Amino acid sequence: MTSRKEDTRGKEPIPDIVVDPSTKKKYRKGKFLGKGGFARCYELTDMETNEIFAGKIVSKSLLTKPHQRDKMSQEIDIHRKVSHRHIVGFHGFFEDNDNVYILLELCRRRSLMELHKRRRAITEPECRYFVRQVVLACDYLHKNNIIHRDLKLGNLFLNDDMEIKIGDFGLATRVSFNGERKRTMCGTPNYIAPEVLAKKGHSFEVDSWSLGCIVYTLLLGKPPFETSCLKDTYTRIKMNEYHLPSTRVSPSARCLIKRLLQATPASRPNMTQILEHDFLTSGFLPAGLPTSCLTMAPRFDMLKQA
Ligand SMILES: CC[C@@H]1C(=O)N(C)c2cnc(-c3ccc[nH]3)nc2N1C1CCCC1
Repeated sequence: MTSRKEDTRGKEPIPDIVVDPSTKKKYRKGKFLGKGGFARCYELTDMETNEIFAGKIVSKSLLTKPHQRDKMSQEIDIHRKVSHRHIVGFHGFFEDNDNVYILLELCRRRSLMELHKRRRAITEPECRYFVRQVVLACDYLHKNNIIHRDLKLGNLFLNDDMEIKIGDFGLATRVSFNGERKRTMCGTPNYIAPEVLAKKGHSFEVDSWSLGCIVYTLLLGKPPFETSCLKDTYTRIKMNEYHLPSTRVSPSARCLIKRLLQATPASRPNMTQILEHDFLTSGFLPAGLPTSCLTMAPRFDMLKQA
């Protein structure tokens, strides 16, 4: 495991022991986990219970403008109120003079991004296994009137049991009334939907679009609209230009990708419909995956078959 070096230039160093002023709980700062947006992320160990969390730590000196503070509070407000097996656990938040601290579920196998970088295209049973868990969590979010809006491999975390945990509610939003179309989004999602680029108002369907990009990337080994420059990528998204080879991808996977990447939002299946789609219902669904999948394709005849 490459040890990550933290870049502390221009920011107050984070103390080795942080205290939650309201609960007086003490947390020992551990391994640097990496950077996520404004945040410097570390393991934080509760010194009473020895439970280890993934600490998202944001220096207040970076939260100068009101809308940056509002974004941070909205992320916290949404994430703290959700609870689902396949959503990252939210274990609290507090602030001191220098930083805001968010305590999140530690996902020791990092995310599908690291798996993708190591494996490139994965097998259909593995894709079925991961995608089903993402859809179950997304169905829960949508039923609670929350749109995630930034579903991407790097936000699909993995715990030691190779279970998916959706994280990073930094772009998430609440739908206040039925039929509400969101007009704005502060920040750029990775798998951005055409209606967001066209500023035509968007809603839950953007998560179906992102899921289509995720299924495509997992099975084909690269994103559907990727080019060497962002402008060209956006043009291809607006033109709905992507290549879907007839080999290498099963008919049910092709069908699901084509339906999720429909230009018209209303033509995309919602999360409940995706759960009933052929790709997820017919085809071998592993009961679990070994951690060896992080580095090499599994041989399913060796795994206990459901
Ligand atoms: C804390 C931020 C983010 C995150 O949201 N979670 C849930 C997470 C969990 N475990 C981990 C983790 C455990 C072991 C390595 N990383 N990382 C998480 N991250 C990473 C940290 C750096 C970029 C995103």
